[in-house]
Amino acid sequence: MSRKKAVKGKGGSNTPSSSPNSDKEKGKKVPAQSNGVVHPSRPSLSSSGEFYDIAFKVMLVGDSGVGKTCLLVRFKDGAFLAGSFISTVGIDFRNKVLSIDGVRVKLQIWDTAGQERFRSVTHAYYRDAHALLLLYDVTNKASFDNIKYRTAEVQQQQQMCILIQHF
Ligand SMILES: Nc1nc2c(ncn2[C@@H]2O[C@H](COP(=O)(O)OP(=O)(O)OP(=O)(O)O)[C@@H](O)[C@H]2O)c(=O)[nH]1
Repeated sequence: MSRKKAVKGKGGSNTPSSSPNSDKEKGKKVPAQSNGVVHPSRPSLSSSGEFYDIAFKVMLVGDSGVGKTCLLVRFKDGAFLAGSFISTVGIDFRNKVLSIDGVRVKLQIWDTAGQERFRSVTHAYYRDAHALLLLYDVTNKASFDNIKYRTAEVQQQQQMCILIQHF
């Protein structure tokens, strides 16, 4: 399986303003609350053809090589990307619709490049995210130490942060 990664996200715009709220721009009646959570009056249709009731933008954040892409692919497709490590360039995203207590929840999960040289690019996407998943590798102390710097960045945004230990 090819693990080619690209600056542009799959199947959608990759501008920082791209978010679940982008459906509003397509003329749909999708009222949004002040916190950016979308509550459509009727189900919306995701780019993958699945209907959803509510949408959230989630960011995967952490050092290069901590396993962000592998975690996302595992969650989305149930597969593990074994083999040679190809570092993410820029940013990419995948959508997944889950049914939780009868509500169809669309997660738009953004996979950010962990390399320092992409930090200014990826940081621009944090702004309208609902949650940030901060990953570190338990075998790499520096990746844990660096979390606090990344946390300092996101604390300014007042978003939900979840720390994930990757083995
Ligand atoms: N042992 C082990 N290796 C893993 C795990 N998850 C990922 N890896 C390996 O770690 C390497 C990096 O994984 P990626 O998911 O590409 O890392 P990343 O955080 O997306 O890295 P960047 O794209 O550079 O930000 C790959 O060689 C994976 O095979 C895990 O849970 N356990």
